[in-house]
Amino acid sequence: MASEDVSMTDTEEVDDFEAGSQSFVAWLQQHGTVISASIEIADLRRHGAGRGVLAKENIAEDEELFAVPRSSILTISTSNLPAEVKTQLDDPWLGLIAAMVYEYQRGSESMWKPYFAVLPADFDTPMFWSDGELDSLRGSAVVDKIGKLSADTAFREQVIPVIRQHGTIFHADEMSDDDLTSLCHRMGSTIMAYAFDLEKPSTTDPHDQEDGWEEDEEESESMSKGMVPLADMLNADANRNNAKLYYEEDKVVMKSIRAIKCGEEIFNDYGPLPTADVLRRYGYVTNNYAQYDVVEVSLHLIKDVAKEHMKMSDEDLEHRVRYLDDEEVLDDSYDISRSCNEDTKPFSDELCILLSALALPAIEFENLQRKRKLPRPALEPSSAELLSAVLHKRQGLYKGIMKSSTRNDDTANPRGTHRRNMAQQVIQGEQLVLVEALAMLREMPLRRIPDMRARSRRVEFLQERVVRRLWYNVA
Ligand SMILES: C[S@@+](CC[C@H](N)C(=O)[O-])C[C@H]1O[C@@H](n2cnc3c(N)ncnc32)[C@H](O)[C@@H]1O
Repeated sequence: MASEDVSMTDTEEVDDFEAGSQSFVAWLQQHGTVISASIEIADLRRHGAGRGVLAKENIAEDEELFAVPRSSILTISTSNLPAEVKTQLDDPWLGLIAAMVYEYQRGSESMWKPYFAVLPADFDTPMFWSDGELDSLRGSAVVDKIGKLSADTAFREQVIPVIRQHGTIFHADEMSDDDLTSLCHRMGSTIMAYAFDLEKPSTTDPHDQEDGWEEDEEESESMSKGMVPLADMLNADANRNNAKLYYEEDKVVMKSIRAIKCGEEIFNDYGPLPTADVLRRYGYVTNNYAQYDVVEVSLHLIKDVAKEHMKMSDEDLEHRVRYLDDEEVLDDSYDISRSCNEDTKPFSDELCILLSALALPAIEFENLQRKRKLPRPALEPSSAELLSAVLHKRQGLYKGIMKSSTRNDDTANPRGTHRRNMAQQVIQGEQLVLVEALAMLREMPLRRIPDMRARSRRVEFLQERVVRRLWYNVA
């Protein structure tokens, strides 16, 4: 992980890594990128962060750090892919993958060659983990979001046929389908960790912009994507971001959004992502993302627990769930968030409505339904108790993992150990979400009880006073 104040060691030899950075900077400048003298690309491998950008001197808020002409951004439009091929690729994600495969395969003929030289060839994202490594993430909903199979299918059905049809243009005649699939995965994972959504609102005034979080993933799916050289050399660490990319007509400009001291790392903003999603998209974890951690609880699990806990018949359960579905308040899963996350409630309104609907006595549920009403989006003692049972059950899904991830069977494989450690951090973060949520639920009835307790303490006090008076009177 990158530290707050890191500087390059002068003694470090100019190795391939450094030479790659230098050629990259020379290439950027040749193609019109303007780089402030107050920043430098640094070698942060000893912090496990690859390349990063550091301040070489104190930087004021709102200072321009660099400006990249739009012509240097690698997109499907700027790539030299022939027009007839571009028209065959209308999905922004798959289109950029194909454009990158094309430019990469062109080698020195591609204007982006020095850029490819600093982009990663392998990844620590779970997409590339072995089954054993993935097992250490068991229990986290992230495992079902990796999407390797769906990516394989999209490459096989939508990208590789286009590459095959233009095999000579893509220099791919000699490549097997497996080789092409691997190359598509490499480019796809690079896009996932490096690309920017290019159709953001454009204003040059940082204060006019929203809070700077990236769009959510679904929204981002439909946006035009581009590889923005240099902007993508900035690392990120949750809310330590101190720079932001602004979109102008002919260029994109990275500016400081707060003062940055000499030696400090310049951080971009990857969004308020739970640790599990940082791992899935970027292949690293830091403690600072733990504040956004969530635990996903499936509707399926809630139904199972409700059936047992509320002693409901299948018919009654399905009847209530169907009603919520008809009223469009039903989800497939619900996120439980940290109490320290100021942007989200630990228990969403939709979750509270579902739990209340399941915990209501039959007669009350029927009354609501007759009036076409929904339960209040709040936890009552009965729904809180049901949620508590659900969360205990959810906790159980992690049980096996802690044992397997503490296995010490891969000391000879530092990469495997690193991946298992990252998995452990994800799992521990999610377990903390559950522990906090259960503690909150335990305190909930107590919040009602203080009134009762206060009342009973007052009753005791009054009784005592009466007794004392009686005593004094007697005395
Ligand atoms: C947009 S790139 C940033 C440049 C990258 N470090 C490089 O060397 O090319 C995103 C990748 O940088 C790494 N990264 C970003 N922020 C990091 C951090 N705080 N700690 C460790 N690695 C980080 C992860 O590998 C991530 O996939």
